Amino acid sequence: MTNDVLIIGGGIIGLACGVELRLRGANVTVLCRDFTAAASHAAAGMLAPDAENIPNEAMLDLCRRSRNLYLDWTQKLAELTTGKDLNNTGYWSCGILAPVYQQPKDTGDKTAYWLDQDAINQYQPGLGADVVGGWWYPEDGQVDNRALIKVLRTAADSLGVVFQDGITVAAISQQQGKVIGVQTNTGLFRADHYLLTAGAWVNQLLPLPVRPRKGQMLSLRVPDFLTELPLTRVLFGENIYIVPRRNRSIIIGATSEDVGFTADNTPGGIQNLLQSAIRLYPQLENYPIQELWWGFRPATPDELPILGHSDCDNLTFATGHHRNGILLAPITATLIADLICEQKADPLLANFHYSRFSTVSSTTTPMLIHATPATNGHRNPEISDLIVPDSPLIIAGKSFKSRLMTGTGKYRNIQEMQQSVTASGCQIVTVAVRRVQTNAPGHEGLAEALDWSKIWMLPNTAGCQTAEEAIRVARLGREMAKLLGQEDNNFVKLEVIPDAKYLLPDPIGTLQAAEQLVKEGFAVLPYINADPMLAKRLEEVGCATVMPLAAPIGSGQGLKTTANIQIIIENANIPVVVDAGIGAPSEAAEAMELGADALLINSAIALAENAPAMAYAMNLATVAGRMAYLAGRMPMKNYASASSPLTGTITG
Ligand SMILES: Cc1cc2nc3c(=O)[nH]c(=O)nc-3n(C[C@H](O)[C@H](O)[C@H](O)COP(=O)(O)OP(=O)(O)OC[C@H]3O[C@@H](n4cnc5c(N)ncnc54)[C@H](O)[C@@H]3O)c2cc1C
Ligand SMILES: CC(=O)[C@@H](O)[C@H](O)COP(=O)(O)O
Repeated sequence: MTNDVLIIGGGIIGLACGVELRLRGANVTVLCRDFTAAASHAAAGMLAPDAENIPNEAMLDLCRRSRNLYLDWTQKLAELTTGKDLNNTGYWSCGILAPVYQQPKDTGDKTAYWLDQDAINQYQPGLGADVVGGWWYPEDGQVDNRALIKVLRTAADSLGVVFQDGITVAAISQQQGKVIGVQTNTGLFRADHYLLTAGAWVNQLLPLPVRPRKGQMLSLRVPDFLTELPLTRVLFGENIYIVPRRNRSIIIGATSEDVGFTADNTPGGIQNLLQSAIRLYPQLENYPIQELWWGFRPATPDELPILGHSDCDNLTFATGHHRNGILLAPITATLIADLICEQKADPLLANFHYSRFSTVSSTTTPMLIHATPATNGHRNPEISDLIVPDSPLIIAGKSFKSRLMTGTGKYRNIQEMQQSVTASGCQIVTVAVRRVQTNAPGHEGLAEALDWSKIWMLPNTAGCQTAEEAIRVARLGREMAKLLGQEDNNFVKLEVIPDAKYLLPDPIGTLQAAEQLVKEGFAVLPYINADPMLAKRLEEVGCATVMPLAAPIGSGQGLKTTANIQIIIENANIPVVVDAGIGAPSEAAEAMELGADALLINSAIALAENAPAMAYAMNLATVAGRMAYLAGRMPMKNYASASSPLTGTITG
């Protein structure tokens, strides 16, 4: 069976999409590192678009559409699992009551009903004495998310979705704007299409701005002596919610903590929850505690999910659902299946495209337009017609228009460096982590000298002689990029260089360090000698690019490794960036004409008499070389062949 669609991540979003895609005829495999670690098990299961007071209109629309699908969706899942004794998802359109401690100014909300103190106490007896009234959201509800995810998994199994737990996707390999496979701890998986649903961990695979937001939770049990359920509606307070299940559990949540993937419940977290819950509904004080747990919400900076196309034709995103992933599961599955199976993009999806976060990348502009072609003073209006359309340079899922990368070292002063970076048109600048951290001469204030909201930082491990050192410095580099505002930057230019005379990289140390860094979620761009075998091995371990040298660093000797670079390009499924040794624009163009995907040039620019002018020349040369490559060079011949026609000539 071929994998039509491979889903990375088996939480509620991966499973819901898997089931829907299978129902539409696709063969689906779900790879999941740890089913039990999914936020989907940790949630409270509220379906609360109204009570959550969502300010963003598109998000509110998405959430309400999903809530409206819930009844039919859970019934459909129940039918798919009939006879399996698991078909109860605990869906309950119970409404949500939001008690408040202070009288609001305006009680005219159209989606909610205002209840004064008497009325709210009739709706729900036993509320705290200082509750002055509250809102009633009749259309909101809840689902037992743990039951739901079991039902979903059973439905997936019965439909023939292949669910593989314990498989970690380490890297997503790409070639020319397409995903060509995913590297896992058990080998390579391939499919026609890939769907990324890795929740709070997605940033370990691609530089998407999704961070874990920890939530601590606990549950109580309704004491046996109470024959009737004391609570039959969700109570939604300030920083607290109480979700009564029909099975006599009462879920209390949740903290919202920006502490990375720090595990465990804490006394402080649980104390806050209990205090607020008891204030809202005092008799909980005496209920037995059932369970404590925590989970990691996948949070984006604007708290909206990332849904839809990526820069790769065959990779779709469905992640970043933050506090509403349970609610949004059915609509996400529907819209993503429409997109993948029918190429139908619901207009709402435009609001959730990942490019809203992108400062550097663009998905629409062809790459070649970034430098203005020289026109000898004449503006030729047709020139744009001649530009061969090109796809952007994509590295580890991030898209760049410029194919020239530069460095920051060796400049006479910071101003020259700044002007050169601008003139080069580059969008990626590599920075030596060690030199910046130690404020080495010429590197003082360097980190602050560039606008990192426009330039993507490529921290490099220059100065590291061993794999261990390089791994350590790479981790520092990731922190450095974060400190400078690039939260989602997991790129590292890996340099392991034990020899100071030729600055030639150590192939074994580079491979070892690359393997480890890929496992740690880095997008690794290794600097290597132009060795085709090594390039292949690095690709196999999941590197994002390979960066073969043209000649030794800083030598300006030009392309000395042409034959090997040609082989590397021919065999690579990841971008090939020719790095080091380029001395003149003609050599930059030559490397691009060979089919290199990009170049890294530092010394030739920094040491030119007029560095910014040389940077501009390199910019044009990179574009010219790329355009020539796309245009297709004429074949070489052994003998002359006259340019003017041979027929019709006058014979003497
Ligand atoms: C405390 C808490 C309370 C919440 N309450 C609610 C609520 O009341 N209502 C609501 O709608 N939402 C709620 N949420 C939010 C909701 O739980 C999440 O938005 C939702 O579960 C996200 O689902 P997901 O499938 O994207 O991610 P997850 O459920 O986290 O699943 C991701 C899966 O991907 C796997 N994975 C990650 N990386 C890899 C990799 N490299 N290779 C293979 N597999 C990988 C993980 O092991 C995991 O199993 C709550 C969340 C928390 C933490
Ligand atoms: C800055 C950087 O990473 C350099 O080490 C890179 O290899 C470029 O080499 P050149 O300085 O020869 O262009």
